[in-house]
Amino acid sequence: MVSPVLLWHRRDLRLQDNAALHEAARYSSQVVPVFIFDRQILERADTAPARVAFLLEALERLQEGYRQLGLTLLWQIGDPLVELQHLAATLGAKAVFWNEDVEPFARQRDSRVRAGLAEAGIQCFSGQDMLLHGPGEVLTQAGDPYSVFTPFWRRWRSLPKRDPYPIPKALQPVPSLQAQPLPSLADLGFVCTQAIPAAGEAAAQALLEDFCDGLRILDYERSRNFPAEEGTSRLSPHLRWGTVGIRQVWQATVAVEAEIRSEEAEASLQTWRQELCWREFYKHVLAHWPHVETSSYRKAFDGLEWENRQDRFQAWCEGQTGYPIVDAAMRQLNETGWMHNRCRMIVASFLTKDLLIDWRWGERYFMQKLVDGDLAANNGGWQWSAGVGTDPKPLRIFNPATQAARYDPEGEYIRRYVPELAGLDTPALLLVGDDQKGSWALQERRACGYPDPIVNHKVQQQEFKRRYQAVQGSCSSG
Ligand SMILES: Cc1cc2nc3c(=O)[nH]c(=O)nc-3n(C[C@H](O)[C@H](O)[C@H](O)COP(=O)(O)OP(=O)(O)OC[C@H]3O[C@@H](n4cnc5c(N)ncnc54)[C@H](O)[C@@H]3O)c2cc1C
Repeated sequence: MVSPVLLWHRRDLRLQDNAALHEAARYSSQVVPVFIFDRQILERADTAPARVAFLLEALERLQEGYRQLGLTLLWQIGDPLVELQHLAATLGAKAVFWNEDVEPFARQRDSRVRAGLAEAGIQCFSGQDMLLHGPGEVLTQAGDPYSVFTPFWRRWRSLPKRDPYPIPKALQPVPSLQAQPLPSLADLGFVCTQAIPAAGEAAAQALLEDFCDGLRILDYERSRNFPAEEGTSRLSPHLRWGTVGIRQVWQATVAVEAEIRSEEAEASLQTWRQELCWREFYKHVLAHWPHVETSSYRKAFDGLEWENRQDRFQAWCEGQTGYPIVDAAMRQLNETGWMHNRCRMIVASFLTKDLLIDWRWGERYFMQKLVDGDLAANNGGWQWSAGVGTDPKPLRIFNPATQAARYDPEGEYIRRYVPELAGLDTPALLLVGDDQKGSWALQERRACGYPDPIVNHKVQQQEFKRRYQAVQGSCSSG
């Protein structure tokens, strides 16, 4: 008689290219997939309604996918150990499979679950699925983890990449199981007002095809910097929730190689692969140096003196800073749960270096809003922007006006998200207005009911440098 095994889905909400599903099916032809809504995660202050809404839709799609294979995706709300123990006992399952995560919370939970299940005589099998190369696989010659991106990238790209896992064939259902309708967002205690993207494997496949097969990837080097264009893949929520497998994404880039006819196209492909590598790099940083979850990678910078003015933070969150490119970006985040990478860098630099607000405030706000919010990528992006992370050249200060002129030269993005300014000429959108030269622009914006800049960029950047160098000085003298 076949004994069923449990497949515990977490951030791998797909059938294709799923390592744990593949392994579970090798062990038993009766695989029972389950998702557990963990109260500890749902109740966190930085759990975004947008992410929960995306999760629910992805689960619905996954339930449909399993139904087509004749299987039932179960779900429970509660503590994973309790729920898994209970289910295993009810079904007579002797093994549980899952794909590993690198976040400190997940790692602790998983060791607790593993120990608890072992006590009950249930075997656990878990492995690497989320990344092309897991922590421990990309090391220096001396066997240490990399703390700088460029050498990590060189090593990472030289390693052979696995092919995607096929969907297992001939899985048998457990006849007694029936699918329950998933809970609603309200049942889970959330309301989402953001217009989030479609979830599920089919939506991810469509994006991947559009970006890779449609060859948009070959213009990425140029188009990725312009927030008014659809220049990037938009795969981030799918990579975050695992509605697409990373091996499949890599394979799509390999297929594109045959189409390369120019150096620009080659550079674009490599740049996009480098973004996939940044995703892995930050996961490795979090796995090797888990202190980054709450402090700066370079710990001395926890001593950086922030001003942390609540009124300025509020203006930043609401997109009311008087800097149109910053406000457009924050409103894109608030309205859609996603923000263009160039703009993430601009608003993060602005919060830390112009408003002198602790990067952790911004990091938390992003997590509360982002549909793709991911601890490692978000934390890495914020530490990079604040100049306290792994970056070897950390003191970069973005000038919002220069950034807007270079990357939104026609003001198209600003007009889209700051509609009260839509009728103004482009120079009135792009000039800073905090000096003599820009004062007319400021008057025009004021007439539209738009706020004056809440700080003066030149003054603030000097102040930031002073504070930053005070920490650097104390490091070198200490
Ligand atoms: C302050 C700040 C916070 C960020 N927070 C997050 C976050 O919470 N979640 C998140 O997925 N990304 C985050 N990023 C990285 C990046 O902005 C997004 O991954 C990207 O904008 C997603 O859009 P896309 O899928 O179209 O990306 P593409 O340009 O098409 O890139 C492809 C994929 O590569 C990965 N990627 C790209 N850039 C980065 C990067 N710099 N770091 C890590 N991974 C990257 C993403 O998975 C992305 O989907 C952050 C960046 C900054 C500066």
